[in-house]
Amino acid sequence: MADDLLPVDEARARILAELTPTAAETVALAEGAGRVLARGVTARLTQPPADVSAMDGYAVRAMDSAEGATLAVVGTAPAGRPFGGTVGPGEAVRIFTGGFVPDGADAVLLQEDATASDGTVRVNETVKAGRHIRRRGLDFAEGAEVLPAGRKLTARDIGLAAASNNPWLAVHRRPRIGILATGDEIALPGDPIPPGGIVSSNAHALAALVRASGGDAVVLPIAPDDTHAIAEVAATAHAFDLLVTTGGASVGEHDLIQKALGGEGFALGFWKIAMRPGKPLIWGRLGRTPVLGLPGNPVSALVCGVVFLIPAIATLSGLPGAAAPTRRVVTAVALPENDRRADHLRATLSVDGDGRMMATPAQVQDSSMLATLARADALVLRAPFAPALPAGAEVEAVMLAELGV
Ligand SMILES: Nc1nc2c(c(=O)[nH]1)N[C@H]1C(S)=C(S)[C@@H](COP(=O)(O)OP(=O)(O)OC[C@H]3O[C@@H](n4cnc5c(N)ncnc54)[C@H](O)[C@@H]3O)O[C@H]1N2
Ligand code: MOO
Repeated sequence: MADDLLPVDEARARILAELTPTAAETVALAEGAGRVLARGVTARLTQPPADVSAMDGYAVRAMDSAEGATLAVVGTAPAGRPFGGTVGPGEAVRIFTGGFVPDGADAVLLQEDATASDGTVRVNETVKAGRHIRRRGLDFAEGAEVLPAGRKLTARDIGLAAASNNPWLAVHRRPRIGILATGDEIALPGDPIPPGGIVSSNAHALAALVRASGGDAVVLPIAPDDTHAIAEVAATAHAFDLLVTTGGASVGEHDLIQKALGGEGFALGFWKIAMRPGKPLIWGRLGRTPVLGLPGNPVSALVCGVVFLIPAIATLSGLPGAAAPTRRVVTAVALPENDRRADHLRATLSVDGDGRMMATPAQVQDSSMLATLARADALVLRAPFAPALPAGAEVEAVMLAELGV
Protein backbone atom coordinates (compact mmCIF):
# COMPACT_ATOMS: atom_id res chain seq x y z
CA MET A 1 0.00 0.00 0.00
CA ALA A 2 1.30 3.47 -0.85
CA ASP A 3 2.30 5.79 1.99
CA ASP A 4 -0.25 8.22 3.30
CA LEU A 5 1.31 11.60 2.61
CA LEU A 6 0.03 14.86 4.11
CA PRO A 7 -0.35 17.78 1.65
CA VAL A 8 2.23 20.54 2.13
CA ASP A 9 -0.28 23.31 2.93
CA GLU A 10 -2.01 21.14 5.50
CA ALA A 11 1.32 20.23 7.10
CA ARG A 12 2.30 23.90 7.33
CA ALA A 13 -1.09 24.87 8.76
CA ARG A 14 -0.83 22.16 11.43
CA ILE A 15 2.67 23.27 12.38
CA LEU A 16 1.76 26.95 12.62
CA ALA A 17 -1.43 26.23 14.57
CA GLU A 18 0.65 24.75 17.38
CA LEU A 19 3.06 27.66 17.74
CA THR A 20 2.57 30.74 19.88
CA PRO A 21 4.60 33.96 19.79
CA THR A 22 7.43 34.38 22.28
CA ALA A 23 7.05 36.73 25.24
CA ALA A 24 7.88 40.42 25.07
CA GLU A 25 11.24 41.89 25.99
CA THR A 26 12.33 45.51 26.11
CA VAL A 27 15.08 46.64 23.78
CA ALA A 28 16.72 49.98 23.12
CA LEU A 29 15.42 51.74 20.05
CA ALA A 30 18.68 51.15 18.18
CA GLU A 31 18.25 47.38 18.62
CA GLY A 32 14.70 47.38 17.29
CA ALA A 33 15.23 47.11 13.53
CA GLY A 34 13.95 43.80 12.18
CA ARG A 35 12.24 42.91 15.46
CA VAL A 36 8.49 42.43 15.83
CA LEU A 37 6.55 44.73 18.15
CA ALA A 38 4.86 42.92 21.02
CA ARG A 39 3.08 46.14 22.00
CA GLY A 40 2.07 49.10 19.87
CA VAL A 41 4.16 52.27 19.99
CA THR A 42 2.36 55.38 21.21
CA ALA A 43 3.49 58.90 20.41
CA ARG A 44 4.83 60.60 23.53
CA LEU A 45 4.55 64.03 21.96
CA THR A 46 2.72 65.88 19.22
CA GLN A 47 4.65 66.49 16.00
CA PRO A 48 5.08 69.21 15.08
CA PRO A 49 4.42 70.54 18.56
CA ALA A 50 3.14 73.87 17.13
CA ASP A 51 2.52 75.42 13.72
CA VAL A 52 5.98 75.62 12.14
CA SER A 53 7.45 77.04 8.99
CA ALA A 54 8.23 74.63 6.14
CA MET A 55 10.58 77.14 4.53
CA ASP A 56 13.15 79.83 5.20
CA GLY A 57 11.49 83.24 4.78
CA TYR A 58 9.23 85.59 6.72
CA ALA A 59 6.25 84.89 8.96
CA VAL A 60 3.58 87.35 7.77
CA ARG A 61 -0.12 88.18 7.93
CA ALA A 62 -1.52 87.18 4.53
CA MET A 63 -3.90 90.15 4.52
CA ASP A 64 -0.88 92.52 4.62
CA SER A 65 1.20 90.59 2.09
CA ALA A 66 0.02 91.41 -1.39
CA GLU A 67 2.71 91.83 -4.05
CA GLY A 68 4.44 95.19 -3.64
CA ALA A 69 3.81 95.59 0.13
CA THR A 70 6.70 96.47 2.43
CA LEU A 71 6.69 95.02 5.97
CA ALA A 72 8.73 95.89 9.07
CA VAL A 73 10.86 92.96 10.27
CA VAL A 74 10.33 92.91 14.07
CA GLY A 75 12.24 89.76 15.11
CA THR A 76 13.55 86.31 14.17
CA ALA A 77 12.26 82.79 14.77
CA PRO A 78 14.89 80.14 14.02
CA ALA A 79 14.10 76.46 14.74
CA GLY A 80 14.26 75.88 18.48
CA ARG A 81 14.05 79.57 19.44
CA PRO A 82 10.47 80.83 19.12
CA PHE A 83 9.75 84.55 18.73
CA GLY A 84 8.03 85.65 21.94
CA GLY A 85 5.99 88.55 20.54
CA THR A 86 3.11 88.95 18.12
CA VAL A 87 3.22 89.87 14.45
CA GLY A 88 1.12 93.01 14.14
CA PRO A 89 -0.33 94.77 11.07
CA GLY A 90 2.39 95.66 8.56
CA GLU A 91 4.95 93.49 10.36
CA ALA A 92 6.94 90.35 9.60
CA VAL A 93 9.29 88.04 11.51
CA ARG A 94 12.34 86.45 9.91
CA ILE A 95 11.71 82.69 10.15
CA PHE A 96 13.62 79.54 9.28
CA THR A 97 12.52 75.99 8.42
CA GLY A 98 11.18 74.37 11.58
CA GLY A 99 10.75 77.68 13.42
CA PHE A 100 7.47 78.19 15.31
CA VAL A 101 5.10 80.50 13.43
CA PRO A 102 4.65 83.45 15.80
CA ASP A 103 1.26 84.62 17.06
CA GLY A 104 -0.44 86.92 14.61
CA ALA A 105 1.23 85.44 11.51
CA ASP A 106 -0.77 83.11 9.28
CA ALA A 107 1.58 82.49 6.35
CA VAL A 108 5.22 82.34 5.35
CA LEU A 109 6.66 84.50 2.61
CA LEU A 110 9.36 82.53 0.82
CA GLN A 111 12.80 84.14 1.05
CA GLU A 112 13.17 83.83 -2.74
CA ASP A 113 9.99 85.92 -3.16
CA ALA A 114 11.18 88.76 -0.88
CA THR A 115 13.71 91.61 -0.94
CA ALA A 116 15.14 92.47 2.47
CA SER A 117 16.66 95.85 3.20
CA ASP A 118 17.41 97.63 6.42
CA GLY A 119 14.82 96.25 8.80
CA THR A 120 12.11 95.85 6.15
CA VAL A 121 11.10 93.26 3.61
CA ARG A 122 9.36 93.81 0.28
CA VAL A 123 6.78 91.22 -0.84
CA ASN A 124 7.51 90.26 -4.47
CA GLU A 125 4.76 87.63 -4.72
CA THR A 126 1.36 87.72 -3.00
CA VAL A 127 1.16 85.25 -0.08
CA LYS A 128 -1.98 83.21 0.63
CA ALA A 129 -3.04 82.40 4.21
CA GLY A 130 -1.60 79.08 5.44
CA ARG A 131 1.18 79.03 2.83
CA HIS A 132 4.31 77.08 3.87
CA ILE A 133 2.97 76.34 7.37
CA ARG A 134 3.02 72.84 8.82
CA ARG A 135 0.13 72.62 11.25
CA ARG A 136 0.57 71.41 14.82
CA GLY A 137 0.11 67.61 14.85
CA LEU A 138 0.43 67.30 11.05
CA ASP A 139 2.58 64.18 11.49
CA PHE A 140 1.13 62.66 14.67
CA ALA A 141 -0.54 63.62 17.94
CA GLU A 142 0.54 62.70 21.47
CA GLY A 143 -1.24 59.53 22.61
CA ALA A 144 -1.85 58.21 19.08
CA GLU A 145 -0.63 54.70 18.25
CA VAL A 146 1.97 55.27 15.54
CA LEU A 147 3.09 51.61 15.14
CA PRO A 148 0.84 48.62 15.84
CA ALA A 149 1.75 45.43 17.70
CA GLY A 150 2.81 42.69 15.31
CA ARG A 151 4.77 45.00 13.04
CA LYS A 152 8.24 43.98 11.91
CA LEU A 153 10.24 47.14 12.35
CA THR A 154 11.81 48.77 9.32
CA ALA A 155 14.34 51.60 9.32
CA ARG A 156 11.37 53.92 8.65
CA ASP A 157 9.58 52.62 11.72
CA ILE A 158 12.67 53.18 13.86
CA GLY A 159 12.68 56.79 12.66
CA LEU A 160 9.02 57.19 13.60
CA ALA A 161 9.51 55.59 17.03
CA ALA A 162 12.45 57.93 17.62
CA ALA A 163 10.55 61.02 16.44
CA SER A 164 7.66 60.15 18.74
CA ASN A 165 10.15 60.06 21.62
CA ASN A 166 10.26 56.33 22.36
CA PRO A 167 13.75 55.27 23.50
CA TRP A 168 12.57 51.71 24.34
CA LEU A 169 10.49 49.20 22.43
CA ALA A 170 8.60 46.08 23.54
CA VAL A 171 9.40 43.37 21.00
CA HIS A 172 8.97 39.61 20.89
CA ARG A 173 12.04 37.75 22.07
CA ARG A 174 13.91 36.23 19.12
CA PRO A 175 12.73 32.61 18.89
CA ARG A 176 15.43 30.27 20.16
CA ILE A 177 15.83 27.39 17.72
CA GLY A 178 17.86 24.31 18.73
CA ILE A 179 19.40 22.45 15.81
CA LEU A 180 20.33 18.82 16.28
CA ALA A 181 22.10 16.98 13.47
CA THR A 182 22.20 13.22 13.82
CA GLY A 183 24.19 10.48 12.12
CA ASP A 184 27.26 8.29 12.75
CA GLU A 185 28.64 9.31 9.40
CA ILE A 186 28.67 13.04 9.84
CA ALA A 187 31.50 15.22 11.13
CA LEU A 188 31.75 18.94 11.77
CA PRO A 189 33.49 20.95 9.04
CA GLY A 190 37.23 20.76 9.69
CA ASP A 191 37.03 17.71 11.97
CA PRO A 192 38.32 14.25 10.94
CA ILE A 193 35.77 12.55 8.70
CA PRO A 194 34.95 8.91 9.60
CA PRO A 195 35.46 6.28 6.88
CA GLY A 196 32.53 6.58 4.49
CA GLY A 197 31.47 9.73 6.29
CA ILE A 198 30.28 13.13 5.15
CA VAL A 199 30.73 16.65 6.47
CA SER A 200 27.65 17.98 8.21
CA SER A 201 26.29 20.88 6.21
CA ASN A 202 22.73 20.86 7.50
CA ALA A 203 23.23 22.33 10.94
CA HIS A 204 25.26 25.26 9.66
CA ALA A 205 23.01 25.96 6.72
CA LEU A 206 19.91 25.79 8.92
CA ALA A 207 21.51 28.01 11.56
CA ALA A 208 22.15 30.62 8.85
CA LEU A 209 18.56 30.29 7.66
CA VAL A 210 17.28 30.71 11.23
CA ARG A 211 19.34 33.86 11.76
CA ALA A 212 18.29 35.33 8.42
CA SER A 213 14.69 34.80 9.50
CA GLY A 214 15.03 36.57 12.84
CA GLY A 215 15.66 33.59 15.13
CA ASP A 216 18.55 32.72 17.45
CA ALA A 217 20.13 29.43 16.39
CA VAL A 218 21.81 27.10 18.86
CA VAL A 219 23.70 24.31 17.12
CA LEU A 220 23.79 21.27 19.40
CA PRO A 221 26.58 18.67 19.34
CA ILE A 222 26.13 16.07 16.61
CA ALA A 223 24.35 13.02 17.98
CA PRO A 224 25.47 9.64 16.69
CA ASP A 225 22.85 7.14 15.47
CA ASP A 226 22.15 5.85 18.95
CA THR A 227 18.90 6.30 20.81
CA HIS A 228 20.66 7.21 24.06
CA ALA A 229 22.87 9.85 22.49
CA ILE A 230 19.97 11.48 20.68
CA ALA A 231 17.79 11.32 23.79
CA GLU A 232 20.52 12.89 25.88
CA VAL A 233 20.83 15.91 23.61
CA ALA A 234 17.07 16.09 23.18
CA ALA A 235 16.72 16.33 26.95
CA THR A 236 17.82 19.97 26.54
CA ALA A 237 14.83 20.63 24.29
CA HIS A 238 12.98 22.60 26.96
CA ALA A 239 15.49 25.41 26.44
CA PHE A 240 14.14 26.05 22.95
CA ASP A 241 11.04 27.50 21.38
CA LEU A 242 11.47 24.89 18.65
CA LEU A 243 13.83 21.94 18.28
CA VAL A 244 14.87 21.15 14.71
CA THR A 245 16.48 17.81 13.98
CA THR A 246 18.04 16.64 10.73
CA GLY A 247 18.65 13.11 9.61
CA GLY A 248 17.14 9.91 10.88
CA ALA A 249 13.70 10.90 9.63
CA SER A 250 13.15 8.17 7.08
CA VAL A 251 12.39 4.48 7.33
CA GLY A 252 15.87 2.99 7.66
CA GLU A 253 16.78 1.08 10.81
CA HIS A 254 19.21 3.87 11.66
CA ASP A 255 16.46 6.48 11.28
CA LEU A 256 16.14 6.87 14.94
CA ILE A 257 14.67 10.22 15.63
CA GLN A 258 11.18 9.08 16.48
CA LYS A 259 12.46 6.07 18.41
CA ALA A 260 15.04 8.05 20.34
CA LEU A 261 12.69 10.87 21.23
CA GLY A 262 10.00 8.42 22.24
CA GLY A 263 11.67 7.77 25.58
CA GLU A 264 11.63 11.50 26.29
CA GLY A 265 7.87 11.69 25.89
CA PHE A 266 7.74 12.52 22.19
CA ALA A 267 4.20 12.91 20.85
CA LEU A 268 4.08 12.51 17.08
CA GLY A 269 1.87 14.98 15.24
CA PHE A 270 2.45 13.72 11.72
CA TRP A 271 5.14 12.07 9.61
CA LYS A 272 5.66 12.09 5.84
CA ILE A 273 4.33 14.69 3.51
CA ALA A 274 3.51 14.90 -0.18
CA MET A 275 6.60 16.90 -1.03
CA ARG A 276 9.81 16.53 -3.00
CA PRO A 277 12.35 16.93 -1.62
CA GLY A 278 11.37 16.43 2.00
CA LYS A 279 8.98 13.51 2.17
CA PRO A 280 9.98 12.10 5.57
CA LEU A 281 9.30 15.34 7.52
CA ILE A 282 8.37 14.76 11.17
CA TRP A 283 6.29 17.05 13.35
CA GLY A 284 5.64 16.50 17.01
CA ARG A 285 6.20 17.67 20.53
CA LEU A 286 8.74 16.76 23.16
CA GLY A 287 7.15 17.80 26.42
CA ARG A 288 6.15 21.39 25.69
CA THR A 289 8.73 21.92 22.96
CA PRO A 290 7.62 21.58 19.37
CA VAL A 291 9.93 19.43 17.25
CA LEU A 292 10.44 19.72 13.50
CA GLY A 293 12.28 16.67 12.20
CA LEU A 294 13.86 17.46 8.84
CA PRO A 295 15.24 14.84 6.49
CA GLY A 296 19.00 14.33 6.39
CA ASN A 297 19.49 14.95 2.69
CA PRO A 298 20.94 18.47 2.63
CA VAL A 299 18.68 19.88 -0.08
CA SER A 300 15.62 18.33 1.56
CA ALA A 301 16.58 19.86 4.90
CA LEU A 302 16.98 23.34 3.42
CA VAL A 303 13.92 23.24 1.18
CA CYS A 304 11.88 22.10 4.18
CA GLY A 305 13.53 24.99 6.03
CA VAL A 306 12.12 27.38 3.44
CA VAL A 307 8.69 25.76 3.36
CA PHE A 308 8.16 25.12 7.09
CA LEU A 309 10.89 26.55 9.31
CA ILE A 310 10.81 30.14 8.02
CA PRO A 311 7.02 30.40 8.52
CA ALA A 312 7.40 28.74 11.94
CA ILE A 313 9.98 31.34 12.99
CA ALA A 314 7.66 34.08 11.73
CA THR A 315 4.80 32.76 13.87
CA LEU A 316 7.05 32.42 16.92
CA SER A 317 8.24 35.99 16.32
CA GLY A 318 4.69 37.35 16.41
CA LEU A 319 4.18 37.63 12.65
CA PRO A 320 1.51 35.88 10.63
CA GLY A 321 3.30 32.72 9.45
CA ALA A 322 2.59 32.02 5.81
CA ALA A 323 3.96 30.19 2.82
CA ALA A 324 6.85 32.00 1.15
CA PRO A 325 5.61 34.57 -1.37
CA THR A 326 5.83 33.41 -4.96
CA ARG A 327 6.26 35.16 -8.30
CA ARG A 328 5.05 34.13 -11.69
CA VAL A 329 7.95 33.26 -13.97
CA VAL A 330 8.23 31.47 -17.30
CA THR A 331 9.74 28.03 -17.58
CA ALA A 332 12.55 27.94 -20.11
CA VAL A 333 12.09 24.20 -20.66
CA ALA A 334 9.15 21.81 -20.96
CA LEU A 335 8.15 20.26 -17.62
CA PRO A 336 6.81 16.73 -17.28
CA GLU A 337 3.54 15.86 -15.58
CA ASN A 338 4.08 15.74 -11.81
CA ASP A 339 3.33 12.83 -9.49
CA ARG A 340 1.61 13.06 -6.09
CA ARG A 341 4.43 14.99 -4.34
CA ALA A 342 4.54 18.80 -4.58
CA ASP A 343 7.83 19.44 -6.33
CA HIS A 344 10.31 22.21 -5.59
CA LEU A 345 12.63 22.44 -8.58
CA ARG A 346 15.92 24.22 -8.06
CA ALA A 347 16.16 26.71 -10.92
CA THR A 348 18.28 29.59 -12.13
CA LEU A 349 16.62 32.80 -13.32
CA SER A 350 17.40 35.06 -16.25
CA VAL A 351 15.59 37.80 -18.12
CA ASP A 352 14.85 37.17 -21.81
CA GLY A 353 14.79 39.74 -24.65
CA ASP A 354 11.15 40.62 -23.89
CA GLY A 355 11.91 41.30 -20.22
CA ARG A 356 10.29 38.06 -19.06
CA MET A 357 11.76 36.30 -16.03
CA MET A 358 12.79 32.84 -17.25
CA ALA A 359 13.39 29.90 -14.91
CA THR A 360 15.67 27.06 -15.95
CA PRO A 361 15.39 24.07 -13.58
CA ALA A 362 18.61 22.14 -13.00
CA GLN A 363 18.67 18.99 -15.11
CA VAL A 364 19.46 16.77 -12.14
CA GLN A 365 17.31 17.46 -9.08
CA ASP A 366 18.96 15.11 -6.60
CA SER A 367 18.38 16.04 -2.97
CA SER A 368 22.05 15.60 -2.08
CA MET A 369 23.30 18.29 -4.47
CA LEU A 370 24.19 21.42 -2.52
CA ALA A 371 26.13 23.02 -5.37
CA THR A 372 22.99 23.00 -7.51
CA LEU A 373 20.98 24.45 -4.63
CA ALA A 374 23.55 27.18 -4.00
CA ARG A 375 23.54 28.13 -7.69
CA ALA A 376 19.74 28.22 -7.84
CA ASP A 377 17.89 31.52 -7.60
CA ALA A 378 14.43 30.07 -7.14
CA LEU A 379 12.34 27.03 -6.33
CA VAL A 380 9.85 26.39 -9.11
CA LEU A 381 6.68 24.96 -7.58
CA ARG A 382 4.91 22.03 -9.19
CA ALA A 383 1.64 21.07 -7.51
CA PRO A 384 0.77 17.40 -7.04
CA PHE A 385 -0.37 15.94 -10.36
CA ALA A 386 0.34 19.23 -12.19
CA PRO A 387 -0.03 18.57 -15.95
CA ALA A 388 2.95 18.65 -18.30
CA LEU A 389 3.84 22.19 -19.43
CA PRO A 390 5.54 23.37 -22.61
CA ALA A 391 8.55 25.69 -22.52
CA GLY A 392 7.25 29.26 -22.21
CA ALA A 393 4.43 28.38 -19.80
CA GLU A 394 3.98 30.35 -16.57
CA VAL A 395 4.86 28.76 -13.22
CA GLU A 396 5.02 29.97 -9.62
CA ALA A 397 8.44 30.26 -8.00
CA VAL A 398 9.84 31.12 -4.57
CA MET A 399 12.69 33.64 -4.79
CA LEU A 400 15.45 32.34 -2.51
CA ALA A 401 17.41 35.58 -2.24
CA GLU A 402 14.31 37.46 -1.04
CA LEU A 403 14.20 35.07 1.91
CA GLY A 404 17.88 35.57 2.66
CA VAL A 405 18.47 31.84 2.09
N1 LIG B 1 13.28 2.97 1.64
C1 LIG B 1 13.23 4.31 1.70
N2 LIG B 1 14.35 5.01 1.79
C2 LIG B 1 14.33 6.35 1.84
C3 LIG B 1 13.09 7.01 1.80
C4 LIG B 1 11.91 6.25 1.75
O1 LIG B 1 10.79 6.77 1.73
N3 LIG B 1 12.03 4.91 1.72
N4 LIG B 1 13.08 8.37 1.81
C5 LIG B 1 14.24 9.00 1.21
C6 LIG B 1 14.14 10.41 1.36
S1 LIG B 1 12.97 11.18 0.44
C7 LIG B 1 14.99 11.11 2.13
S2 LIG B 1 14.89 12.81 2.13
C8 LIG B 1 15.98 10.49 2.95
C9 LIG B 1 15.93 11.11 4.33
O2 LIG B 1 16.43 10.26 5.24
P1 LIG B 1 16.78 10.58 6.73
O3 LIG B 1 16.11 11.80 7.19
O4 LIG B 1 16.54 9.37 7.49
O5 LIG B 1 18.30 10.99 6.61
P2 LIG B 1 19.58 10.07 6.80
O6 LIG B 1 19.32 8.72 6.33
O7 LIG B 1 20.06 10.29 8.17
O8 LIG B 1 20.50 10.84 5.79
C10 LIG B 1 20.21 10.96 4.41
C11 LIG B 1 21.42 11.52 3.69
O9 LIG B 1 21.73 12.81 4.17
C12 LIG B 1 23.04 12.86 4.70
N5 LIG B 1 23.07 13.70 5.90
C13 LIG B 1 22.49 13.43 7.08
N6 LIG B 1 22.72 14.41 7.96
C14 LIG B 1 23.47 15.32 7.32
C15 LIG B 1 24.02 16.57 7.69
N7 LIG B 1 23.87 17.07 8.95
N8 LIG B 1 24.72 17.27 6.78
C16 LIG B 1 24.89 16.78 5.54
N9 LIG B 1 24.38 15.61 5.12
C17 LIG B 1 23.68 14.88 6.00
C18 LIG B 1 23.39 11.45 5.04
O10 LIG B 1 24.75 11.22 5.06
C19 LIG B 1 22.69 10.71 3.94
O11 LIG B 1 23.47 10.70 2.78
O12 LIG B 1 15.79 9.10 3.01
C20 LIG B 1 15.56 8.48 1.76
N10 LIG B 1 15.48 7.07 1.93
O1 MOO C 1 12.25 13.87 -0.10
MO1 MOO C 1 13.81 13.27 -0.12
O2 MOO C 1 13.92 14.78 0.52
O3 MOO C 1 13.34 13.20 -1.84
O4 MOO C 1 15.29 13.40 -0.87
